[in-house]
Amino acid sequence: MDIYIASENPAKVAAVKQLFRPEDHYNVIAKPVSSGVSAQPGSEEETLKGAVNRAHTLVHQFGAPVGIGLEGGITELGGVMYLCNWGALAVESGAFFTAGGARIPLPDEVSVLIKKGEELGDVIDQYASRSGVRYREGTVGVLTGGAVTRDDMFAHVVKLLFGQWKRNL
Ligand SMILES: O=P(O)(O)OP(=O)(O)OP(=O)(O)OC[C@H]1O[C@@H](n2cnc3c(O)ncnc32)[C@H](O)[C@@H]1O
Ligand SMILES: [Mg+2]
Repeated sequence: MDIYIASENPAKVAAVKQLFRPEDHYNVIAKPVSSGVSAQPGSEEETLKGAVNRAHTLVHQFGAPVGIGLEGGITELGGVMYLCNWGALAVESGAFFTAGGARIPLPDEVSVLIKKGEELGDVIDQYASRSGVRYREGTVGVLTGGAVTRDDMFAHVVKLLFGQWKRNL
């Protein structure tokens, strides 16, 4: 069965491949599609919407039997800016599931720059003195010293989606 993931970001593709394995007859296909929300989603709601839009586009525009959308964003809780993450899984039958991922507070020096309009992906590279953090360990990897990486975090979201889908088959 073909499982589409709505991104070529290696961290997202790896998260899906962790669960959907060839030995279980799953074939993972990376197909980047638009999230339909801002490049830097600014709330839980907008981040969720990006994940849902991506999953729906795969199924309804690209004929995917199963489409998975994963989206990272930022949100404010109690005056603190957090990284947040959402996922959605859509099936051609019309069934559709969502699940949230980890949230972790952003350091003040990061959130100050985001409030000025910069993208987290760029700011976290400067903060960590690295390049391409979003394709590798992610912000969550930087802020946990590698204890939880972006693909691990999204793999948990994919598990939450997979479990709901299987239970409803
Ligand atoms: O190619 P796509 O799938 O779009 O992958 P992306 O890395 O751009 O990831 P998202 O669109 O899901 O994330 C939206 C923005 O939020 C930022 N972002 C979210 N999570 C991040 C993380 O863990 N590390 C670095 N940047 C992150 C980054 O600036 C993204 O442009
Ligand atoms: Mg993006």
